[in-house]
Amino acid sequence: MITFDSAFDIVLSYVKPLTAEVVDLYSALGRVLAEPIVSDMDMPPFDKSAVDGYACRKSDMANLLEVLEVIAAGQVPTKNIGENQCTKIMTGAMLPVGADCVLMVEDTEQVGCKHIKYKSTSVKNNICLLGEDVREKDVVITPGVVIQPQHIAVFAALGYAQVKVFRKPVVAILSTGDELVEPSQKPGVGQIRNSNGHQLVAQVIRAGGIPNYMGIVEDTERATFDAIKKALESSDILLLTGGVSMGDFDFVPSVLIRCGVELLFDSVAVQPGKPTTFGKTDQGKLVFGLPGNPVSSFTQFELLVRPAMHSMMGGLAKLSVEKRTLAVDYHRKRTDRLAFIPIVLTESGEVNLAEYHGSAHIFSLPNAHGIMAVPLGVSDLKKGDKVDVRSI
Ligand SMILES: Nc1nc2c(c(=O)[nH]1)N[C@H]1C(S)=C(S)[C@@H](COP(=O)(O)OP(=O)(O)OC[C@H]3O[C@@H](n4cnc5c(N)ncnc54)[C@H](O)[C@@H]3O)O[C@H]1N2
Ligand code: MOO
Repeated sequence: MITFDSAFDIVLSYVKPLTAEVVDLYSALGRVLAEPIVSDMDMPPFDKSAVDGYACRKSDMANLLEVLEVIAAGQVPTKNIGENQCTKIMTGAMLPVGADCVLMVEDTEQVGCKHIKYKSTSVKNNICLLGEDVREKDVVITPGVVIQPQHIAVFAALGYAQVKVFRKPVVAILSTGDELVEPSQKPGVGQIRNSNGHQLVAQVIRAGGIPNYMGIVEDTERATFDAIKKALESSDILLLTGGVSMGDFDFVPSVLIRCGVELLFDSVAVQPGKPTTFGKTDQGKLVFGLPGNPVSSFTQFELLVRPAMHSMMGGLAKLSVEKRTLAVDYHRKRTDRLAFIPIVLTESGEVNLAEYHGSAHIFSLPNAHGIMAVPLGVSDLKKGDKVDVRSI
């Protein structure tokens, strides 16, 4: 049995970055940028007014000013500003030559039909200077960021109608177990519905991958062998659930070896998820044998598979962990595994334990806000202690 940290490092060490592809702006949302975004122009591209008002010379502010013309955003001024002159200007319009400030319209009064007077004494430029935000050829966004709407705005502003992003990993999903039937079926005696397979499909989508759900595999070596071979043909990652523990029909690890998968670990000091199995093929495809219990499968996907997917797509592998305050005492008997416990947050953001009966308790997670880590060797945590919480 290896520590969770070693398992994490092993998985990450076998991740190979995926190739990049060019997509349009909306399809780029949530993907990881694979090219530097370089500015093709100075921004702003000209000195522009930050307010609606009158552009003039600061030295003339206290004087009666003659209004030369009106400039809307998008128009080019035709008249230069001289002594005691001004131009009415709209927010975002190009500043006329000679002006070095803009008086806000509400701080001025009209004098006759051709002149204005500044009523205030405040001295502010109210000008956005050419290139003050970005210079031509500046690298504005570097590869590796997860693209959000605010990045799309920058792409659009700099003339990128398409951007290069990392390809999404194709993730094949196989559920093993003779006891399983699909959600549309009523389970017979001794059977249950396949929840893991569909949970994993949703987790893969949420993590930015393309799921390839390949159904339920019966618990025979032949069927498992054939299904693994087929699933490996068309995927970057293969996920299996069930069949990784000590039972007579738990032959996923041995069949993986027969399929040419090099197993790198098959037992991790983590709870839930002890029998989590990981290997790789000659072509660098990653294979995870996740435990059959639904909370184990969910948790190990979040802790190991999701970081691997993010890393493949050029993103950050480590998921964010928050330090939060425990609202209750916590005790456990065995301390030989790093434990992840479903938690609910109080209104003040403190950590309470969710109702949780163990890794088969599928109904615990939908009501939980996150999972709290209890380190290896630790049996007791006290109310007020700081704990690591991951959102789920
Ligand atoms: N003698 C031992 N027994 C077990 C050990 C052990 O160390 N020694 N480890 C336990 C732990 S921890 C876990 S976790 C489970 C994992 O076992 P498997 O991965 O082999 O999973 P199965 O035995 O196939 O199934 C376990 C459980 O989960 C249900 N299951 C399976 N697949 C699905 C699915 N797709 N959807 C919903 N539920 C599923 C299955 O019916 C079983 O109830 O092993 C312990 N045993
Ligand atoms: O490690 Mo198992 O996932 O506790 O039930």
